[in-house]
Amino acid sequence: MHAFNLQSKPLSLAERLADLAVDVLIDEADLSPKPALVDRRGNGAHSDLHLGLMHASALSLWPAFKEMAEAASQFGTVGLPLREALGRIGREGEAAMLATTNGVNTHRGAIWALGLLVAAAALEPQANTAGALCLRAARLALLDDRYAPRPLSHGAQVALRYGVRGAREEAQLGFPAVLQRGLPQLERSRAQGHGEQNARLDALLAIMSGLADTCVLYRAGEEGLQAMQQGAQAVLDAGGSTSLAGRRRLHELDQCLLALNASPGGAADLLAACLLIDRIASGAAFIQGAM
Ligand SMILES: CC(C)(COP(=O)(O)OP(=O)(O)OC[C@H]1O[C@@H](n2cnc3c(N)ncnc32)[C@H](O)[C@@H]1O)[C@@H](O)C(=O)NCCC(=O)NCCS
Ligand SMILES: Nc1ncnc2c1ncn2[C@@H]1O[C@H](COP(=O)(O)OP(=O)(O)OP(=O)(O)O)[C@@H](O)[C@H]1O
Repeated sequence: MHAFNLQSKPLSLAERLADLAVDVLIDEADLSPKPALVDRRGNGAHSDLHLGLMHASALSLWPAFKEMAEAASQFGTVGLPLREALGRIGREGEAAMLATTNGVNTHRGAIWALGLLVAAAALEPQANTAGALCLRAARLALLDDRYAPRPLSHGAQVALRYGVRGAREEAQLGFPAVLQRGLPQLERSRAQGHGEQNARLDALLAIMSGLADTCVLYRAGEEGLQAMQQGAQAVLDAGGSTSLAGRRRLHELDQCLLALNASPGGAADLLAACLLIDRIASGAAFIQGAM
């Protein structure tokens, strides 16, 4: 199994969904200039990450995303058997990621969010509006996987200290940061003719402006979180990433988050989720001969 589909036969729905999930991870990584995140310019606030590693990590996840979509088609309904299959495949995906990156966490949050979304998309391929897709993903996330290990992860430590539940809760609530902030901003910026890269940057900023990002809380506490949320809102208020004033604010935000070592990794994962939902809802999983 590999990430490159060079065969001429039509792709299955699961393969097409896996392609889309890997595509959005690569698009998220390449998008520049993202504040304090890995991008085409450099490694942001991460001493252990770089763009090539993010690409390799994204490609290593293709088999896991395909398997998650296949499991959804096979089980056919939201329930504990599917939830626990997804948990097992997600852990295998994480092992493949860590083997590829030599133990560096590049995409843990993304496996969770995108995994739920590809499974939700495969469950009812004909009913994938953004809202329906997120609701189905939330119903999966609300089920408790009895076999999930409970490590004292960075997210778990932040939950104990600040009372926020990060990636898990965001999915269980049906991705409000995407549905209420990221996606509407993406659509608004596109409609205003801002160009696709600027629209994606604006969507990231909209997500950052309200998210309790556990990566930021772990690294820089409440001061860092406030700097991220207020700084992102300031860019949007100044006209977003298309305007000169907005670009100046974006540069200030980058410098400020770098000084605080505060990288908004959770927001980056949710931008990838936003791009995936946008593509699935627009029917991209069903073109190019998918069956
Ligand atoms: C659910 C997860 C992300 C729990 O993570 P936890 O809260 O313990 O924190 P951890 O520090 O390990 O990872 C958090 C990740 O979430 C992202 N994140 C941070 N804050 C947020 C937020 N507010 N919203 C969304 N994502 C966020 C970060 O990028 C980070 O990579 C995951 O690690 C997990 O336990 N997965 C279970 C495996 C499984 O069932 N997989 C099924 C796949 S469908
Ligand atoms: N372009 C990106 N640049 C940096 N991080 C990203 C990017 N895209 C997504 N992320 C997410 O950010 C997370 C990395 O954040 P962070 O380094 O804080 O994680 P960690 O391994 O929990 O912490 P630490 O590196 O402090 O030990 C990854 O899990 C990944 O999901």
